[in-house]
Amino acid sequence: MSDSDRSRNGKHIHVVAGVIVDARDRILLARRTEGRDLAGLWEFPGGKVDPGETPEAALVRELREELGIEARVGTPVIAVPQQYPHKRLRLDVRRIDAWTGTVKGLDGQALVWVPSHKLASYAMPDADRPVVAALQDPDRYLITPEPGEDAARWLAALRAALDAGVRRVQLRAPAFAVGDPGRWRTLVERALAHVRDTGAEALINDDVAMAEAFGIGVHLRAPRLRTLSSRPLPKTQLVIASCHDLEELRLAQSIGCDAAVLGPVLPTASHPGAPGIGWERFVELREQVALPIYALGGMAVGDVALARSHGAQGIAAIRGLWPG
Ligand SMILES: Nc1nc2c([nH]c(=O)n2[C@H]2C[C@H](O)[C@@H](COP(=O)(O)OP(=O)(O)OP(=O)(O)O)O2)c(=O)[nH]1
Repeated sequence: MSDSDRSRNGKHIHVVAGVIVDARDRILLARRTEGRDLAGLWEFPGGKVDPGETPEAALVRELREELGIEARVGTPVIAVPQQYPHKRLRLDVRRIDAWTGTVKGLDGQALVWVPSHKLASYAMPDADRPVVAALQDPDRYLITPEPGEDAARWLAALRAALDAGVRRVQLRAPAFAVGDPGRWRTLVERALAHVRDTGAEALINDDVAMAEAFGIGVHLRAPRLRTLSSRPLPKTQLVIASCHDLEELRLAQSIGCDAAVLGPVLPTASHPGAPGIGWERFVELREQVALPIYALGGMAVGDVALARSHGAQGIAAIRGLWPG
């Protein structure tokens, strides 16, 4: 059976859930009650969309029935396609802009208000891991182009990207790094000053030793990922992996990567001739792991919402996020 055949198994359900935030910026989680699938796990309140119902109407109804509130549904956060052993669902998560009434667990479910940075410490279903990442982590992952001869210009462009709101950067310049490792190290040091200054996060392309030396994250190329059986850095330093198929995604998940980059999704100038896997295939792969995944290949800033609607953490790009 092919991966795509397997991914089509089981009934397909559309679930809507709400991110309800209180005045102290805490998010509401509900505990799934005994006797139901995934019992005991914490979830964002919501439920299945009934036939003929809009997702918004379904969410208003579910929150009224489960919590006793009248909610105003806001913008989409992410829609996560997820394959479970006996079902396949699309978890469509919306922000709740406002509500009236007092939140109560009308089904006998436990409720908890959680500060955003503590969400990851609650046991949740697989589909919720990408949701938590979407709420907390950057939706744009910049990959630097080669600096060429003009390092000052490269640094200025990096700074402009950071000033434009990019908060996660992979410092990548394989030709430059091989050509002059000493100069690359100096350039990385200077780049890191800008990254720290703007409160962003940096990862270095494929060089675990350099990541350790600078105390930053590492972005694993697929060939290196394939040699690993455990996470190469502590939890305090990011580990993201480049993946192209289900085997690599599963490996990235099993060694405890924080996220993966999957692509090319669309044709891209950096890989001329490669057609791209397309969004449908992206979804088929996305739903078989619980990792947050950035979509790579032909992506521009305007594609973040589209990427999120296919369950991506956001976009990863060189050209699409590099100024000028
Ligand atoms: N409401 C909600 N459901 C979630 C989340 N994450 C997640 O995997 N789910 C799954 C669990 C359920 O399979 C489905 C929601 O269906 P439901 O809660 O209305 O249905 P249910 O458990 O009564 O019925 P069943 O799925 O056990 O047949 O979505 C989440 O954050 N919120």
